[in-house]
Amino acid sequence: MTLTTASIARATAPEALHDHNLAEIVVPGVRYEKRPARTPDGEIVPGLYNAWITLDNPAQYNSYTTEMVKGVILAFRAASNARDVVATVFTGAGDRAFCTGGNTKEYAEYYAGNPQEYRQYMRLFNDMVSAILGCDKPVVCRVNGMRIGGGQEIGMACDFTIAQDLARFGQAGPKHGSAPIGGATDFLPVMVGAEMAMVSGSLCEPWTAHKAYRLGMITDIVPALKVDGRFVANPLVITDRYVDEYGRIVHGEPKTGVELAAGKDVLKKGTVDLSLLDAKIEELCGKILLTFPDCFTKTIEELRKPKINAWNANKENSRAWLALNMMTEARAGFRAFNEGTKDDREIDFIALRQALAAGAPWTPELTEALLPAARGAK
Ligand SMILES: CC(C)(COP(=O)(O)OP(=O)(O)OC[C@H]1O[C@@H](n2cnc3c(N)ncnc32)[C@H](O)[C@@H]1OP(=O)(O)O)[C@@H](O)C(=O)NCCC(=O)NCCSC(=O)C1=CCCCC1=O
Repeated sequence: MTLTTASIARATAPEALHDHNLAEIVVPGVRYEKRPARTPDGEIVPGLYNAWITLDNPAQYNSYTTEMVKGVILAFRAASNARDVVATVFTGAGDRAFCTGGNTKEYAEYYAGNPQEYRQYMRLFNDMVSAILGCDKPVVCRVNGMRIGGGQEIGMACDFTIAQDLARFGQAGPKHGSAPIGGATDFLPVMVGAEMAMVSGSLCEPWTAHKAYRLGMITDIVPALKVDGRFVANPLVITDRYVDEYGRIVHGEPKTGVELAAGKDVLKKGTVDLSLLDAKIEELCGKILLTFPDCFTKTIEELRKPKINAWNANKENSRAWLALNMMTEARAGFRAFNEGTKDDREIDFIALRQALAAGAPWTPELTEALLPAARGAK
């Protein structure tokens, strides 16, 4: 009889395999599916898969609710344990957002003013980030749209990121009442250097996909806008020149003025098509397939260490600080976003700074006075 790897496996593998998962993943808002693995030539590989984990809350830009955080943890454990899974793809539903972080409605209506509840939530959030960083399979973030706030944090916890080029990347916390200490302050300096980490982490001005790519935050980008049947680069972003007349880098910066207006016209004419994104994801997973599994895993475990070490050093303190912050700035900021209108959903930062400069404590009245509803009543 000819010995093949398949016949050897049949003869030597245990008759029944143990299930190492903690629980079934039955959580609305999180999809877990195994899709056939493919070779770099696109051939389906029998018996091998990539695990796709999809945040499925597009009406709220795939922000994660408490229940969804639990689902993501279980999904990463499932992908990690699945013997037949080569790589994990982490993505969001639709083409608008990968994820815009914690669910601001839940933050404003449940957690605001309730630090002990938020502390429990943050245990789950921390476990979600750790589950990504500890996944036994390489994790590829498929950025189908904007990656903001905690969405950017769980995205940066992944090993690779491929983005469609209409996506934007950045933090929201310092504008909405939080600090990006759910991973961003740990990962950003490692990924883009201290100076650019400072800019991205603190100012809440999202970077374009081209800029994130240029600065080494993400692995690759693909065009997603199709105009008259042809893919074009994000028309809102400068991609046709590298420097301005003074030698400053402008590639990847948002267009302004007349150029921006023209870009918006192109955007309106086009449709979003994520087929190139999917092809790139399959290409990367195909490259991973053609490696030794244990050597690959050991390599990524070592390369994750700068991120993991920073994360582990800070995550418990961050959790405690964020819980207490739900009594003060988060309480005001997330309520302002939740209760305000699209044009007016931030607190009055100057009034807050002035009140604090005068020594005012954080009373419930101060919170109310900072909210959009109080405008005009000052
Ligand atoms: C800048 C935005 C991401 C996008 O703005 P814009 O393009 O103008 O779209 P919107 O009209 O605002 O959004 C479309 C609808 O989605 C809803 N939405 C968006 N994000 C969230 C969210 N995070 N939670 C709930 N709902 C969301 C939005 O309300 C719209 O709904 P509607 O019914 O009006 O159509 C902008 O949306 C934005 O800034 N979003 C909030 C970003 C944010 O603050 N995220 C939380 C950051 S903090 C965080 O994530 C943390 C993680 C763990 C550690 C601690 C922590 O703080």
